[in-house]
Amino acid sequence: MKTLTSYSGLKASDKGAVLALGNFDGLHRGHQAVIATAKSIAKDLKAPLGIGLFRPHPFRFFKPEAPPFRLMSPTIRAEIMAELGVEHLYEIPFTAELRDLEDTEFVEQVLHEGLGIRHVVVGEDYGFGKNRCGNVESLKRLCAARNIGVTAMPPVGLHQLYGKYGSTEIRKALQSGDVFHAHHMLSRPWTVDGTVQKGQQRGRTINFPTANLEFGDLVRPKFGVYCVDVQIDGETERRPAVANTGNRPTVGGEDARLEVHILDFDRDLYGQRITVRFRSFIRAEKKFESFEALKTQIEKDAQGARAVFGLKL
Ligand SMILES: Cc1cc2nc3c(=O)[nH]c(=O)nc-3n(C[C@H](O)[C@H](O)[C@H](O)COP(=O)(O)O)c2cc1C
Ligand SMILES: Nc1ncnc2c1ncn2[C@@H]1O[C@H](COP(=O)(O)OP(=O)(O)O)[C@@H](O)[C@H]1O
Repeated sequence: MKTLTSYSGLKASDKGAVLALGNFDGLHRGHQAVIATAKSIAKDLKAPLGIGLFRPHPFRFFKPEAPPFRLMSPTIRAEIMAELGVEHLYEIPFTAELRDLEDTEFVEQVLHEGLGIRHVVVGEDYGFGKNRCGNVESLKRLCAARNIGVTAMPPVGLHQLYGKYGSTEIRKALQSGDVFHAHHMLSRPWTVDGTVQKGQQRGRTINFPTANLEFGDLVRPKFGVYCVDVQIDGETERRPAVANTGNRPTVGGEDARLEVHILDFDRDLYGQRITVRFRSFIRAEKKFESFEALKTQIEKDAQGARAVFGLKL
């Protein structure tokens, strides 16, 4: 997959894609339906499959102070896009200039002149352009005049019981600790990756060393203890682990962190990239009377996780 970070001055070979257009945060089942449709049209037209998204995310552009909300890191997003067969990733810079383009100008300058796309696939509620003046109807009209095809997809989901698959729905599920529902909507466990950071090194004093990751701009899940699995960069094995997410009130922690204790494992991981997949929720984080009381609870949590993973108790 080739990543292009501008829509102007592209070579002819980088243009002419069938484009799935959106933010694609999470690459959930709804996004996958949009991408699969674009892929089949690309095959028919013998055109490359492209994704168009904005960087920064428009929500972050408009609300720089809003709490972290992303569902995945750009690294994992790129890995999954490549697996889905995406050939061109267009990261369109979301600037004040782009924000102010009318729908007609966006289609002309970005989609037609800039990317030279053949066809665009969006969700049927897609809005774009200055103050969201553009919608699927105007997109169809403006694209038809430029010989660009448009497909608008209805929302995908288990509508009767659970509603549609959506990034907002996944954030809500994670914030309530419902990692099963998030897993279903994403079609894979919710995953956090990053480089292992140094902490206060108290974990090892109670025989529970934890590899620490920062959440950065990722949404905070419900604070508490989870069964997770961990993949260390360069390895294929997924190691069973127990993790805490939160501020660590017992030790007066200030920032939300992800701390992972890998079961039956003893190796230095500082500075290594690890990928942590959330499997099930065990309990909410709480403030203990003493570090000793916390230690007793962590031992129970680890036993609970061992049972879930079918390891010797
Ligand atoms: C399985 C597990 C559960 C945890 N639960 C809590 C908790 O409920 N409340 C809390 O304040 N800290 C909790 N912690 C965080 C510990 O306070 C933290 O890991 C410990 O202070 C060591 O961190 P450090 O080595 O970075 O200092 C938990 C840690 C683990 C591994
Ligand atoms: N089973 C394990 N799970 C997680 N990290 C481990 C494990 N065994 C050793 N480590 C190493 O120990 C470090 C964590 O030790 P800890 O005392 O909690 O220090 P810190 O506060 O810096 O996280 C990890 O970053 C990793 O390098």
